[in-house]
Amino acid sequence: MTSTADLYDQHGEALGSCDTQFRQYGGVTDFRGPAVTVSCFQDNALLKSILGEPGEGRVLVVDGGGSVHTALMGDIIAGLAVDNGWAGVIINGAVRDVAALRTLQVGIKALGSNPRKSGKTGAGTRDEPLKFGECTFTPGATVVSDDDGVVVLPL
Ligand SMILES: O=C([O-])CC(=O)C(=O)O
Repeated sequence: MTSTADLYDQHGEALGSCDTQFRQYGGVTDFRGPAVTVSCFQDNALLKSILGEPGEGRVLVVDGGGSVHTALMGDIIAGLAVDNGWAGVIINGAVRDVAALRTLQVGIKALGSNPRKSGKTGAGTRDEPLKFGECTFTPGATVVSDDDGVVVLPL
């Protein structure tokens, strides 16, 4: 896979590069795919239902508002991502079950971890552009993630 740094050198500022400092939690550190977006604050029912759909190599980008008060994904939901063929999940929020996440063959980035679970009401919105870390994640745009960061290719 072409690295995010090489992509930056190819595209310059036409490339979106996310300033948010994510940690790697998944068993796959380099991943890419078209973005699917969801915004949900301390509630993960919507995110769980999306990861229950066929992933087809896509990357789910989750804007949890930067909250690390509750975990938006643990090993069960991440297991859905693996089983359904998602390339990765990028969470502007927290995860839990960190030791188990490392064993899963999927990319997972998040801000941090918290054992506290999220609400299950289904609150949130999907398939809308997200903006965090001074980067816009447009649904369908290709997201590339590695140890250096997360970038979004120009559409
Ligand atoms: O139930 C939850 O909120 C998430 C979770 O722990 C899991 O995915 O395993």
